[in-house]
Amino acid sequence: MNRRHAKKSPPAAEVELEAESVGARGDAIAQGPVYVPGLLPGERAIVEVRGERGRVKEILSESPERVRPFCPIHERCGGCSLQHWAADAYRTWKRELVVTALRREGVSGHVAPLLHAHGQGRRRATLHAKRSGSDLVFGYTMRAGHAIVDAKDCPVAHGLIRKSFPALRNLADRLTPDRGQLDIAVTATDGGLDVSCAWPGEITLDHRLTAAELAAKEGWARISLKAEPAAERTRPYVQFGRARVVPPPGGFLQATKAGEEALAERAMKAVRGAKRIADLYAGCGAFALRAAEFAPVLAVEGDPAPLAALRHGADHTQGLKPVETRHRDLALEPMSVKELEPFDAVIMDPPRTGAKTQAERLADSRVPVVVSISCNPATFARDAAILIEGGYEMDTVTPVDQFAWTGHVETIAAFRRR
Ligand SMILES: C[S@@+](CC[C@H](N)C(=O)[O-])C[C@H]1O[C@@H](n2cnc3c(N)ncnc32)[C@H](O)[C@@H]1O
Repeated sequence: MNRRHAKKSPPAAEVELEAESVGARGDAIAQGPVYVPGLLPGERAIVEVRGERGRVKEILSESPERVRPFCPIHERCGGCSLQHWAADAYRTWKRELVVTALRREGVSGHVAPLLHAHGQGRRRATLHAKRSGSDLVFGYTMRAGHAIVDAKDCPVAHGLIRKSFPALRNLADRLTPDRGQLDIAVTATDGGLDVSCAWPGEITLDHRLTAAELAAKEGWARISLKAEPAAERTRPYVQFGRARVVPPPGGFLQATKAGEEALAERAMKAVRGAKRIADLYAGCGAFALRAAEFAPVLAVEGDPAPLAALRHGADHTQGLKPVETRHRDLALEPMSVKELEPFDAVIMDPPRTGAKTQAERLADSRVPVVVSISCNPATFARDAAILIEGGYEMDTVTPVDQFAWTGHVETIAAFRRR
């Protein structure tokens, strides 16, 4: 690292402090503010403080809401941040994230209780591996840092992923280069495990043979190296209603199947009866293909790979209404008021940054129903305020917990023209 540009970390001080609340990322907040992972509201602790970050040295008074985390690496792993909090208190806090975000934008409305949607566990995980001398470190990224925490299991993951941990470590051991990191994205699809590996450097014949050999031995559906399938034993499909879709290697899916079904059920209920539906930020079609069971759908998506998967799914499912797919960057070029005219329902499920410009076009449109789905309460609330300002009324907002024991929450609500 260039010394002149090396950032000096602020000096550490050991202080006694009391946690007042838990912030949106799951860290406790004490006066300062100081963000302290692992503390709960009301707890006093000796904390090593550097700038705004704190590290618990000793808890002096424990909250009655403190419970024993069920994962042995919970304190270090960046995956879950709140396994140490009793379920009821955790659920109240998580719902409150959505309530607070709406309040900040001046949006009032009914927020339903948090919907538990962990189901069979998280179906997507990204594991990392690095060499440290002759040892291999294999696991998840550490909380507040880039280092890897060695993991032997992940109790919040889908059973297919958990069962494959030893084999994935073996794969990592055989593919991880001497320098640089290997990333393995695993997805528990309805057709079996889909494994996708990426690392800096060339793919050799040896890499391909290793990948194919392990996939065959373990019965994985597919294994890809740098997004190119190296072996496909069975189709790693996901079922969206009647349609079967094979997502691209490492492609986006809602975190749990139960979460996707909860969102889809609410979205379909809101748009049922529509004569033409647009699904914006459609991914590989979790909502578009379900909606196409009763109405023609336009699916718009900025990434060509999931859009091709959606297209293939639509083309190979009998009895669907027509599905049009459109590749488009909706941040640069949102659907205009004129383009929105033929639709009487729009579903939008943007990334964390939200859909500000698209919401502005919808606010000027005459589309009767908009379903907004988001993984970020702040941008959900901002976009909700835009729609309401444009004359929509917001139905019940449902927070859906598919990232249990983390600070992430999915939110869905329908908006109807007054
Ligand atoms: C939260 S995912 C939702 C995908 C899908 N609705 C689902 O439930 O599986 C957001 C999707 O928006 C797409 N996306 C992100 N930025 C975009 C943009 N500027 N224009 C169009 N699509 C975008 C991503 O590729 C991703 O597929």
